[in-house]
Amino acid sequence: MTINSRISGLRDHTPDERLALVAGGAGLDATALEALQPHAGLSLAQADHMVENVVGLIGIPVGVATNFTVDGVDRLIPMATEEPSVVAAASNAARMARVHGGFTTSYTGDVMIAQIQVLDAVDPHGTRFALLEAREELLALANEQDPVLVSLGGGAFDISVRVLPTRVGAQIIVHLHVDVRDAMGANAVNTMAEAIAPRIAELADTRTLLRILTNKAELRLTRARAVFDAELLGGAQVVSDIVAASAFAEADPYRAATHNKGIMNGITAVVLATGNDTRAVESGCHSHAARLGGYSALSQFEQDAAGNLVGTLEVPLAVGLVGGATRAHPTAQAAVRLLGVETARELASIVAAVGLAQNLAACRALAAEGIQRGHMTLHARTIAASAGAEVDEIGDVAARIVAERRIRVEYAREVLAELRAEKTTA
Ligand SMILES: CC(C)(COP(=O)([O-])OP(=O)([O-])OC[C@H]1O[C@@H](n2cnc3c(N)ncnc32)[C@H](O)[C@@H]1OP(=O)([O-])[O-])[C@@H](O)C(=O)NCCC(=O)NCCSC(=O)C[C@@](C)(O)CC(=O)[O-]
Ligand SMILES: NC(=O)C1=CN([C@@H]2O[C@H](COP(=O)(O)OP(=O)(O)OC[C@H]3O[C@@H](n4cnc5c(N)ncnc54)[C@H](OP(=O)(O)O)[C@@H]3O)[C@@H](O)[C@H]2O)C=CC1
Repeated sequence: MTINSRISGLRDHTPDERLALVAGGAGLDATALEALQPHAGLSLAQADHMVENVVGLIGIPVGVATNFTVDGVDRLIPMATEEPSVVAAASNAARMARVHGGFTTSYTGDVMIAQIQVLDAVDPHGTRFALLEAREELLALANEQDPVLVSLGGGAFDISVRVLPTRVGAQIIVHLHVDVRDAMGANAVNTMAEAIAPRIAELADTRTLLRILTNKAELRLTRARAVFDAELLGGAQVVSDIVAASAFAEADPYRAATHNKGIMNGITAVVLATGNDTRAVESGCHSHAARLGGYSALSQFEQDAAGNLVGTLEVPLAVGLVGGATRAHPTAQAAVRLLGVETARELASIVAAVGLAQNLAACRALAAEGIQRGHMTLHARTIAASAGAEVDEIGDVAARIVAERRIRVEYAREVLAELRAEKTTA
């Protein structure tokens, strides 16, 4: 299936027309994406099997980002977000990278880590060595828990053991490294951790306490890189100003938090659209941002020899295609079909590319005209709706408050009242 992600002017169509255009661009039959439509998405009965005490559903818009090429393949990218300008910004940045081949990525593997906490060891260093000596036995015991994963080429393949000083004394922390293939992997590694803990307790001649994965998925890193065109960005001054903005985020945790929020605008939207665990990915990314001691930027921007802007982003991405809501939620399934991905690695590559694009779009706007022009222009529609405008009034109210540069709910209410009065007298 060949995808063409360059669908210019997608914004000028109705949602139904867009769905048909996007399906065509992805080489899919329109019915393959039907679950993206509200009437065909998650039913209350299905939701009732997903979480507890279900009383209803909440709708989140799904937009499609255009212009993306990731590792040489065009991708149309579903993004679930309530925030205006996010989808437009990602598409805009991808357009600026497209002329230089788009995004290229690398991946450290489908590896998740489970932690087993050992308490009250009399001789923590001797116990640590004893546990390491039992490596093969512990790995075999872990792998007995998930023959399916092992048959797919995955499974537990390593352990490491640390003595951790804490305020209640030394603890021993065992890490079990598991190749989880195309799963997010939480359930698989938690099952293994619980299964090997009793044997660890025996070997340590004491007791274990917590047995749970870590969301600091440092063995499941995705790296994305792209060259953004200097001319499309607005020229040499904008390029060097984005570099200065990036240096600010690397050096200052206050700025880094907002810079990384911009990255998560993109990452969380794709993670949510594909039914993956947004909290797991977010805690992983923020722990990675703090890996060097202080909290810092997850990305860097530099100028290359030709004067273009090079963006790089490294993030742990525990996302999967089997298990969790990805398989159970019909809309998530449609999102995966639209992406055309077959492995967790491909999905992670796209998620990282969107994070980098999102970050570049925000940094470019901030370093050039400021965030408000583009963002507030699109946000005006939300303001109009908050002011009470009906669906057929939102466009007119938004256009007027943007033209008059007074994008505020109070003013939108005034405009709405005027428009309604004009209609009544007409
Ligand atoms: C908003 C734009 C894109 C306008 O930018 P523009 O230059 O006015 O856009 P344009 O009309 O020239 O269109 C350029 C391309 O952008 C896309 N595009 C443009 N408009 C639309 C639209 N309505 N619907 C769909 N796509 C749109 C589209 O791809 C289009 O090309 P085409 O494919 O059509 O040939 C630009 O100003 C921008 O990128 N701004 C950044 C907005 C942003 O980052 N929003 C995130 C929310 S703010 C935040 O939460 C994070 C932050 C900022 O705090 C993070 C940080 O501090 O780092
Ligand atoms: N801290 C956290 O982040 C936590 C997250 N969670 C939740 O866990 C869920 C994800 O769990 P996860 O373990 O991914 O899902 P599942 O346990 O549902 O799916 C993984 C299982 O699917 C089977 N499988 C079939 N095909 C494949 C394949 N190609 N690659 C890998 N496995 C395959 C495997 O074996 P088999 O068929 O034998 O099962 C594997 O163990 C999410 O909903 C998340 O919210 C849960 C606890 C904590």
